[in-house]
Amino acid sequence: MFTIQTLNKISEKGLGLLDPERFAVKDDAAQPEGIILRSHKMHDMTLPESLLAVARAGAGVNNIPIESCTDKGIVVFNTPGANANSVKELVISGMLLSSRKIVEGVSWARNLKGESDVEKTVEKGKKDYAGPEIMGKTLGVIGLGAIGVMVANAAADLGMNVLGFDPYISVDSAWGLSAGVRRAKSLEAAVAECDFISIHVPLLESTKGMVDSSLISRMKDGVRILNFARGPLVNDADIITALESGKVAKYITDFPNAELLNQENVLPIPHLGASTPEAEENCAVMASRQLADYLSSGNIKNSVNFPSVEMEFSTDIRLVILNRNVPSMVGQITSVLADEKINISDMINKHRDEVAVTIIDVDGDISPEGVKRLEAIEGVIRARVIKK
Ligand SMILES: NC(=O)c1ccc[n+]([C@@H]2O[C@H](COP(=O)([O-])OP(=O)(O)OC[C@H]3O[C@@H](n4cnc5c(N)ncnc54)[C@H](O)[C@@H]3O)[C@@H](O)[C@H]2O)c1
Ligand SMILES: O=C(O)[C@H](O)COP(=O)(O)O
Repeated sequence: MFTIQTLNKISEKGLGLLDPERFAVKDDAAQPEGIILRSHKMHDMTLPESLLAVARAGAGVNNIPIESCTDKGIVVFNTPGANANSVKELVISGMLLSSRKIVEGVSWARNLKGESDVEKTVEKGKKDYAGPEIMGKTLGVIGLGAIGVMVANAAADLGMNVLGFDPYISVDSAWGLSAGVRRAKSLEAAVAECDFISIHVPLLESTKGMVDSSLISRMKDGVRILNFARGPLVNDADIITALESGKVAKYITDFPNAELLNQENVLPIPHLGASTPEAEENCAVMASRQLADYLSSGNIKNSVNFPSVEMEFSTDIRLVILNRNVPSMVGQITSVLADEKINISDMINKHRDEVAVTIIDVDGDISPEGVKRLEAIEGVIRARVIKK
């Protein structure tokens, strides 16, 4: 039986896939083998010794201490693309809301409650809430992953000129981009001629503060910036200065904070990018499946810190070993098995950057001492036995 702790509310559509005979799902557990979460910050949490895997029902993993997890042999998953459509729809709404003065107009109209001739006042006052269409305007999309590609394609379908920038674009994303999306050669070139700029990169040390006064100075006057990726990608002080001077006309952010709320031209959205039933279900289903698969078979799909690996069971006993990607690991592991007189039926070894995963199906039981010997090999991070 594996204990799965939930650190946020996770859709039942996903949790319901976890067989209750094998998985106990709890929102409070001292020694869980698995964790499922959304945006709960895990950085201050002590990682329990029992923990084997963390599944992020969503895209961003900046709330998870990835390096510590890797060092402790905890596999971290996310759910690429599962909430991308939900974010795309909100980005398109964000462009329309900020361009057409919809929020201001709605709030003005609500305040007419109780007035005697509302129809007449509406017709007289509407001139203050006129705003341009988005068709024919230029959008720059920074980051062309699951969300960026969908945003770029949808904007092109709406008749916008779209420029995309992503120096690390994947082959799948490149194939998925509509032919109408032009490629910008640099970040500066991507933003220079845009009426709207939408950011869709992960929050990393290298992307933190990427929208700062220097980049803003390259933009057109009156640009509208959309941030549905992460708050710290934009330098708050710099965007506030640019909003106050009118250089930036609107900042539409899914990550408001106290300072930004003081700005009239900030459109604050309370992190609703992935808050649709469809996205919540998609993410929960993917996260639950990936977590259950790893705990019960060692197979890994969509991990952010360990390689993908998959092997059908060929016997009833399997060793799953997480190790450093250094020479002679497999030799040392198999020689322990040879000492234990255990026959290997099938095996696979995959690596990614500094780490590797070795799955070995064996014919006989391995003793607890044998597992300890495997764990004692320098470079082995974690070893566990799975019985089918
Ligand atoms: N607001 C929300 O609710 C919400 C929902 C989902 C994701 N997000 C955020 O959006 C981010 C992107 O999500 P995604 O699903 O598209 O992820 P993704 O991994 O599919 O795409 C990210 C893209 O950014 C690119 N990239 C990385 N560094 C870059 C740089 N310096 N310049 C340009 N491009 C760069 C990568 O090559 C990749 O193509 C997530 O990391 C998360 O922080 C927010
Ligand atoms: O990175 C993500 O997937 C989003 O920011 C969604 O976060 P949430 O699951 O807390 O809504």
